Amino acid sequence: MDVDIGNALASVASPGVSRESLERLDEQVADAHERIEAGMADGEHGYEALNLPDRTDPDEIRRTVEPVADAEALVTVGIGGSALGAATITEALAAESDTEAISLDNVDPAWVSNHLERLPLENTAVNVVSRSGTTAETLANFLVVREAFEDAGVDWTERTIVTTGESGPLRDLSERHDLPSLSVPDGVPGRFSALSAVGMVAAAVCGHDLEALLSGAAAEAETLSGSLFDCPAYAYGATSYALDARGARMNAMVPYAESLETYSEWFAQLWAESLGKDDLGQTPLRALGATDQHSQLQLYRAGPRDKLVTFVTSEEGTDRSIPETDVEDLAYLGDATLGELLDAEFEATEASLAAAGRPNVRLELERVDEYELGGLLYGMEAACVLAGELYGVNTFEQPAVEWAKKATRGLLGGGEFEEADAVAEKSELRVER
Ligand SMILES: O=P(O)(O)OC[C@H]1O[C@](O)(CO)[C@@H](O)[C@@H]1O
Repeated sequence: MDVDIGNALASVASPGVSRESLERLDEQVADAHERIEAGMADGEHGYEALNLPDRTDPDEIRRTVEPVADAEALVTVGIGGSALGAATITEALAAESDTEAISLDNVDPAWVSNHLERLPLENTAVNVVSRSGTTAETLANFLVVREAFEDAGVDWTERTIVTTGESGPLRDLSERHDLPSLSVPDGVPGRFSALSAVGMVAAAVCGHDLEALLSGAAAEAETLSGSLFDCPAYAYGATSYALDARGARMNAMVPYAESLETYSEWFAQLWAESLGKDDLGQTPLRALGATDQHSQLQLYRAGPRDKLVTFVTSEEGTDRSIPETDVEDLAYLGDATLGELLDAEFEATEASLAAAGRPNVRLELERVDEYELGGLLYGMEAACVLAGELYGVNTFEQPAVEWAKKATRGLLGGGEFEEADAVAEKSELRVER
C-alpha cells in the first residue's frame, strides 16, 4: 500500500503535524523499529504477528480444508479477531468465489436463526475459530450450529474445521471427533491473526490465493525500516499518533470500496483493543465511501476538530457504465461509469475536508485483490504496533474486556463473580413512555 499524509500536515490542516515535528518524531520511530525488530527476531508475544508471512503454511491450510473445499457455503463461528480476519478477507474477495461466506459472531437469536435457516447445511463448511476455546459467544453459536446440522440429518463432523489453541474445550472436541484442525499460532493476539490459519482457513475454503495474500504481506514487511519516511505503515502509525496528540482523538476509517466495509470493522478492533489503555488511545470510527458522504461527512467537515479521516482507495476495479439519460440535469452522468463517479466522489470528499482544514490521510491500493489485501492487513498491523510503541502502552493485551466476560458468566450461573453482583447495583433514573 502507498500512504499520502500530505493533507494531515500543519500547513493545511488543524489539527495537523508539521514536517519538522515528523522529522523529530522519526527519531522515536527509529527506536521503536529497533524494539519491533528485536521482538520479531525473538518471536516475542505480539511482535510474532509480524512474522506471519514467513510462518503461515498455505499447504497445511489447504490440506486441512480439503474435505470441505468445494463447499457451497461457509459459516465462520468465532468472534473478535477470530472472526473479523476471515470475514474481511472473504468479503473483500467475494467476487472471486462461488462460496457464500458468512460469520456467526454475535449471539442475537433472530439473526443467528435467520442465517442458519438459509444455509444449505449438506454443503456448508463450518469454520470454528477460538484461541481460548472458551469464548461464550463462539461456543454457544457452535452448539446451536451443531444442533441445526443434527436436526437436518447432516453429519457435522464431516463439515467442520477447528482452529484453536493447543488446549481447551475446542481442542478436546476436535480430538474427540477426529476433526480436521489447525492451531492458532502462539504469540499472535486474535486481532493480529488474519494472516494465520485464523483468517486463512476461510480464504482457502473460498478458493482464494493464499500465497498472494502472504506475498502482499511479505512485501509490506520488507518496507519496515527505521524511518517513517521510508515505510508506509510507519508513516500511517506515526501520523495517526501525532494527530491524536494534537487533538484528533478519533480516526474514521473510510474505504471507498463496498468490499472493504468489514475491513473497517477489523481495523476498529485492531486499533481500539491495541491502543485503548492507560486512558490513552485514538477512537476508531467505521464509515464507508461514498455512502457516508450523505451522513457523517457533515460532522467530519463542520463538527469538532477532533478527527483524522483515513481514506482507502483502489486504483483499479470492476466498472460499469451509467446509461444515457434524457433528464437534462443528469446528462453528465450518462457520459460516466460508476467507477468514475466513485473516484470523483472520493477526490471531492478528500478535497472538501482539506478545504475545511480537516486532517485526512490516503491509503492507496492498486486494486482489491489477495496481494493488495495482504499488504493492507499487514500494513495496518505494523502501523498499530508502531503506534503502540509510541504511546508506550501494552499493545498486545486486552485486560479491560475481561470484566464484562466475568459478569456475563456470573449472571448465567457460571460461577460466583463480584462483577455480576455489581450489575444489580446499576443507578437508575427511568423515563418511561
Ligand atoms: O479466539 P478467542 O479466544 O475466542 O477470543 C476471541 C476474541 O476475544 C478477545 O479475546 C477479547 O475478548 C479478543 O482479543 C479475541 O479476538
